[in-house]
Order: sequence, then C-alpha cells, then structure tokens
Amino acid sequence: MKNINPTTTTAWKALEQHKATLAQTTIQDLFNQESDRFSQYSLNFNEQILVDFSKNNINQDTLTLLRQLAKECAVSEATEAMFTGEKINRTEDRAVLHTALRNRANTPVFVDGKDVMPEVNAVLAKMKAFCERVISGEWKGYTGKAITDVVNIGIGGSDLGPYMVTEALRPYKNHLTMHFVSNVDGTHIAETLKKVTPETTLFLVASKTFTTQETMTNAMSARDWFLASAKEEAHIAKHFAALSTNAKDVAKFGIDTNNMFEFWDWVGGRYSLWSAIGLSIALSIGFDNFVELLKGAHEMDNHFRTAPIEKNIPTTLALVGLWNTNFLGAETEAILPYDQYLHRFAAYFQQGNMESNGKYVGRDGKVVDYQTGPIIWGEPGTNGQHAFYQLIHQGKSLIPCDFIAPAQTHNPLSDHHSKLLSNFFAQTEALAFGKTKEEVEAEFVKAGKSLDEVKEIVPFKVFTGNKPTNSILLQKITPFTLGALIAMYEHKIFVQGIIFNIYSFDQWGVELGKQLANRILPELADNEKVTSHDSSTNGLINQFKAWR
Ligand SMILES: O=P(O)(O)OC[C@H]1O[C@H](O)[C@H](O)[C@@H](O)[C@@H]1O
Repeated sequence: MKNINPTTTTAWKALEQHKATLAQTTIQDLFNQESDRFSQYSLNFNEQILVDFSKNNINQDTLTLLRQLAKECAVSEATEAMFTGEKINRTEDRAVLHTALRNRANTPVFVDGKDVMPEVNAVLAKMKAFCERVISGEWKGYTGKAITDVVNIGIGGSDLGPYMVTEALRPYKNHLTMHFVSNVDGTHIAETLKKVTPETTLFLVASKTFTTQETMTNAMSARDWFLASAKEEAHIAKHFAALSTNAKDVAKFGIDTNNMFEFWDWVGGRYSLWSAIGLSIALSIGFDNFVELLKGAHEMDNHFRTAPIEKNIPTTLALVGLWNTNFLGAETEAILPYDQYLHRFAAYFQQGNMESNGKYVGRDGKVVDYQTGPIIWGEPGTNGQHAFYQLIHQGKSLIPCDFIAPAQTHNPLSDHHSKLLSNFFAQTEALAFGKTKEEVEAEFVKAGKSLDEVKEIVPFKVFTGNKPTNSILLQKITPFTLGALIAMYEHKIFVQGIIFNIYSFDQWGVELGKQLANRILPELADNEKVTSHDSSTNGLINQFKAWR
C-alpha cells in the first residue's frame, strides 16, 4: 500500500482552490444551475438501493477533483490489496478479509499462500448444521427440552453487529428469543438471566480474542448461574458455544471445542458479523437468510471492486463525506434511519467508522495535519426530529446527514409508512433549501399580520438551508439489501481510510484505558486509601471506597 499524504496531492490543492470558488454557492444555487441534478448525482444498486447525493454542496468539478484525489491516493490499488489478502493491516501484520467471509463466488483467496475459502466454507457448513438442530428442536438441553432462548455474550464487534442485524431483520425471525449481553455492569447479565431458564437457554460466548474482560466476566457469571441448576459440568456442552479465534482459551473455559465456531485473525472485530460471530443472526433468522445477508454484501463487494469510479457507490459516498469533513469543516456525520428496525444502525457504525478511522498517526508514522474520521451519531427518524434536529437545522455546526429508509415497510399499518416517509423527504428538502426571510414574511402577511408587527420574530423563523444530506432509499429491508447496505458503509470507511493515509484496521486507541483499569482493579480489593494516582483519580477512588 502506498504512503501518500493526501494534502500534498495535486487534487487536494486544487480542491482547496475549488472550495473558494464554491464558497458563495448554495445547494439551492446548484439546483437552479443544474435542472437535472437528481439524475446526475444519484446512483442505483441492483434496482434495490437508490443513493441520492445531489443535496450536497458539490458540482461536477468537485466530483472530478475528488475522483482525482482517490486516484492519486491509489484507492483502487489498495482495494485490490485488501481483496487479495495482502497484509494491509500493517501494525498488526494481518490481512483484512471480511470480504472472503461472504465470497459467494467461492473464488480462491490466499493468505500466506493458502486459500482461506475451504476453511470459510467448513465453518459455514458447521454453523448451518448447528442452526438446523437448534431451530428444529433436535438439539436438546440437559433435561431433554429444546432451546427457546439464545444469549449472545460479547462486546464491541462481537455484539454490535449481531445485535444490530438481528434487530434489523426481526421480520424474518423464528421462535427463538434472542438476548444480547455486553456490559460488564452486572445489571446487564442479571436482568437478562431473569428472563430465561437454564434448561432451555443456549449461551454463545462471542469473542475474537476470548480474553476480553467484559465478555469473560459475563460468561463466567452465566456459567455459574447455569451450574447452580444443572450441577454437572458435563451439561455445559449442551448450553454453551464459543465464537472465537482462540481455541486454547475456549477449551480452558470448559466449552467443548466441538461447539466452537472458528474465525481468523484476518477478520477485524468490527467487520466480523459475517463470520462465526454472526451465529446469533443465523440462529435468529435461519441459515438461509444469513446466506442472503452474505450474498447482498458480496454483490456490493463486486460492485465496489469493479464499478468505475463515476458509478461507484461506496467510493462516491466516501468522497462526498471527505469533502464535507475536510473541506467544509464538518466534524460529525449523522446516520438517520427512517426504519424502527434499524434502531441500532448508527450505534453499529459508530464502532465501524470511529474505531477504524479515528486515528491521528499516518501510515508514515507521522502525526497527520488534517481531520480523519468524523464523529458518527444518530437515532431513528422521526424520534430524532423531536429531539436534536433543531441543531442540525439552525445550530452553528455543519452536520451532514444520511437519511435511510425502505420504500416498503414490513408493517403496513394504515398510513404510518407514508407519514414516516413524508417526514424523511421533508427533512432533506428543508435542510437543503431552508426558508428565506421573504418566505417567512409572506407567511405572516398571508395570516393577516403586518410586517412591522412581526419584524422581531422573523429572524428566528428563518432557515438558512444549505445543509448537506445523502438520501438512501431501499426498496425493502431484506437480508440481501441489508447485507449490501452494511458493506456499502464498510467500503466507504475503507476508501476514506486509504485517502487519510491511516491504518483503518487496528484499534490501539482502546488499549490504554484497558491497561489502566487492570492496574486499578486490584486497588479496589480493600478499603485502604490509594495515593498512587493524580489527586483527581485518588479522590474518586477513595470516595468510591468510602461509599460502597
Ligand atoms: O471480540 P473480542 O476479542 O472480545 O473484542 C471485542 C472488542 O473489544 C476490543 O477492545 C476492540 O476495541 C473491539 O474492536 C472489539 O470488537
């Protein structure tokens, strides 16, 4: 992978100049200038996902320069390097091959000279057989009863993806009740265990490393709770499975390695829902639907790898996002799904994006002097409208938003869906075009008021507009389209990471907190005053000890 500081490219410098020429142009102006802007600035995936990026502050020159930037930063070369198993995760010396997990074409993919596809297929076959036995009821618990509840114990990538997808695909779910426990706060597991019975519960201990403190602590508590009823350790085999890369520690924990579903170090935690980590998804919606999810992602992979840059959806979204972040000064990006089933989608891509691209050291080991990944946040519409949209419309920060909605709902109740979508369309329109002083005044006049009488209130009712949005309209949220949608965002993050010249597949930034927590934990064992830290940390620990 090449090592290129994007700000030194010809395209970046030209974009700086171009920004100045566009400075006085609003989104409204752009729509006035280009009557057919929608068809020029939207792309369609498989006739199932429409991505409209026309309501951004960009014109054809912007796109040309951004595409040139991608070329100068060797995005296509990096893409090929990823897909073909090169060790692009240099700081961990690993390949990055979540795309192999969903490689439905089954073409060979080599890591260190070895094709990984036979192993990928073998684990998928094992997952399929396991799902069929559990779902059909053939798999029995220690008292001979079928499984009714599945508890996934994992955190970060071993929780967010499975939970998000299981929720998003609820319309496809079977009789199994799914639970997700992630937080080391005992409340999370305690409240979950209140809802299940040992005889009919299956625990999936999901951890790439099988060393994560939160997951191991929750898994031990689940084990204790289970053994309090089941008594015999031999029964654990019927109620615990592990999803991990670490066979040794799985065995140490007491989980039968026959119940271990393996994956590999070339799968990043936040890209692992396609691996054995997705077992909870497959159990919840059935293995065939899980394969549909993989297929959708694979189709998006093919699109990303082969479509020309002008038609390439993930690359376009990456470039437009980069324009907003690095040239227009946006620091955050909101993901706003107009679909209740997608209520964890923004949370999922908080990890996906921020853990991938929240880096300040470039691939050359030097501190970069430009913004890398944006802060990701969001909630489903319309709830967000009644909470934080005020700031998006009238605050001082520029907040580019992705609006996501299905055209067809799984719950066609009276006119709910039309109302929901009318809000989606209205918001993107309001954000782009706003409301001028003249329009506000005209409304008052129409309501019989004189301009003099309303002049003080008018400024508060003006919307500047000119707020960028992408609209992502899916025909319907199915396992296939959801797979494609997730892969689309993954590749957007990848392209930005390449251009930012950072390593998107490590996460050293989470280590320091873990290290310090491990140092503090033994200090909490007794009630002695601590003095080994700064005065704030000492003060907090000592107050905790006094109050507990
Ligand atoms: O799957 P695990 O090894 O338990 O890791 C769980 C999570 O914890 C780590 O701290 C990382 O920040 C995440 O990327 C990872 O997904």
